[in-house]
Amino acid sequence: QDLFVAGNDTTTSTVEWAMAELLRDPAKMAKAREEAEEVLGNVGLVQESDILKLPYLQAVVKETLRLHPPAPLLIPHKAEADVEMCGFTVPKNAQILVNVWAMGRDSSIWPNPTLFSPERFLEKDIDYKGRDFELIPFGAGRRICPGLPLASRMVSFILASLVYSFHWKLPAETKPEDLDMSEAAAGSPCTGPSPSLLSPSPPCNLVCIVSLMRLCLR
Ligand code: HEM
Repeated sequence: QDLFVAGNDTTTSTVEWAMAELLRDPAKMAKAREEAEEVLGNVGLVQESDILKLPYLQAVVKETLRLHPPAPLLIPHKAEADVEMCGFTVPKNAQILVNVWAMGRDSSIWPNPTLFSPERFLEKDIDYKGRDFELIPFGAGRRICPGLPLASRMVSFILASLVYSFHWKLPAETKPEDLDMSEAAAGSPCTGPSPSLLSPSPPCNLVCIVSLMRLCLR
């Protein structure tokens, strides 16, 4: 059950945020679709093996995880010993929360940080696999998310299928700026239909984190 919680909401919220960002920006939606059409042609359905051939789509996934990490504070960690860091001492046994949400919006790392721009990842060779510390939505090191390989495939595959198989646009009466992009709890806990397209949120995901903590404590 905990695996289900750890793997379910994280993945679906990433797909939902990606779709919301693309719907808000028809040019980026078109770019993702054109890439898929160009690379895949008229194959009917996307195959998992196609994912690596879609660099723009991969960039969309990275940009989504930068701006909307499903676990904004990762899972709480504990210092095993006193650690000196940037002039501060983190005492042994201190609980450490890594604010990846803030890191993703730090202007000293990311130019124009609140802008959804997958293009920034076409220019930079940065990945979320735990080696580039500016982008660690799955954590890093020994306790990095064990579901990363599965999640990475699932999110890319679902997103590619949605973009390739359907034409998406907002209803005529809805302007992009009307789309509610605020992060708020979407039902309880981490479930329930969202009134809008969007469901991920720090409060909701904190519930997931608590579930993950239970898993860790076993
Ligand atoms: C976009 C999707 C996902 C994201 C962003 C994500 C993120 C995370 C993060 C940040 C952690 C804590 C890492 C740390 O604190 O160092 C974690 C832990 C974990 N994740 Fe994921 N996850 C995702 C999908 C999945 C999937 C699909 C599964 C399994 C099917 C999964 C299973 C787990 C488990 C079992 C842990 C706890 C590991 C431990 O206690 O050491 N996750 N995940």
